[in-house]
Amino acid sequence: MSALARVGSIWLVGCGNMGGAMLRGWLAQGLAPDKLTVIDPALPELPAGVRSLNALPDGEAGPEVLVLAVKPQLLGDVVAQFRRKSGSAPGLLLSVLAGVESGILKQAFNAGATVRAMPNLPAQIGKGVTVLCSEDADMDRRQIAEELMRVLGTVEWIADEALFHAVTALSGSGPGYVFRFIEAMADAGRALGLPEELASRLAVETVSGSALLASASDESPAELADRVASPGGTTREGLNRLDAADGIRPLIRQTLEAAARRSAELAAAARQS
Ligand SMILES: NC(=O)C1=CN([C@@H]2O[C@H](COP(=O)(O)OP(=O)(O)OC[C@H]3O[C@@H](n4cnc5c(N)ncnc54)[C@H](O)[C@@H]3O)[C@@H](O)[C@H]2O)C=CC1
Ligand SMILES: O=C(O)[C@@H]1CCC=N1
Repeated sequence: MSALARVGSIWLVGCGNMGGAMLRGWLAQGLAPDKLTVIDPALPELPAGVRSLNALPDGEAGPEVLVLAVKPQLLGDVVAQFRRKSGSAPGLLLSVLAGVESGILKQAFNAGATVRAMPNLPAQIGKGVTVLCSEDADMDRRQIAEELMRVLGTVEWIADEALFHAVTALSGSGPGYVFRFIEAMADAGRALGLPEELASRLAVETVSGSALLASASDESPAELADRVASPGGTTREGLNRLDAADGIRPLIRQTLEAAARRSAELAAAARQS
């Protein structure tokens, strides 16, 4: 029996983009809906059997697993509610909040164990990647956290929580950059005369196929790029522009640095609140 199957109650606090993806993934994997309570003031439409609340329940014992998926700036509201209303600490706290460190979460919820997770949006189709980190979870709770996130795609554990800023900047925020890249490719194709919808389809399929190939191939992305670029051909000309001193590498580096900086700012704000 999986560790997750033994869990009796899971509360999901915040059911938007990421919380909603997690909920759908758990149910698709066969998690019993009657184990799940969703707490979200927006009262999103939920699959049958899942308990829906617009606030944490009054005087009810805390769940075995509490999953936090609200915006980091709302953590204070959730903590205040939890302290006011809930009878006991959760056995496991799993948080996907960007920037909020486990020390803060531990202090706030006094959970049996705390696991930080950084998933990403392709989780909505089971193709995400989630990074997990915990200082205090035993094997059983690590297993529960891993099973909860594995339905969303692949899972990686890291030992050093300080790396979460970099992880958030790369894989957490990364889909946003890739979507922007797709948009820019389509815009550039349109500027060269392609019809709008054709340019969009070509851009999406090119990025999707290339990512699948990079994932399936033994060759590095650099080697694969060389396979596309015939000597004296069109791709080399394009790559020369991307590889210029003011090309894609410094831009992407600055992009990740900006996101990592923001993650550190969110962490500092959570420490002060
Ligand atoms: N969207 C993404 O790609 C990723 C998001 N995250 C993290 O996931 C968390 C949620 O982000 P999204 O799902 O994008 O945000 P979202 O805005 O789509 O969802 C947040 C949900 O929280 C609900 N909410 C607001 N106040 C609440 C309260 N007091 N109690 C319970 N629920 C409340 C809102 O109604 C909303 O449905 C953030 O902390 C973010 O850092 C992490 C990785 C990727
Ligand atoms: O933009 C954000 O803050 C969240 C964390 C990573 C992706 N979305």
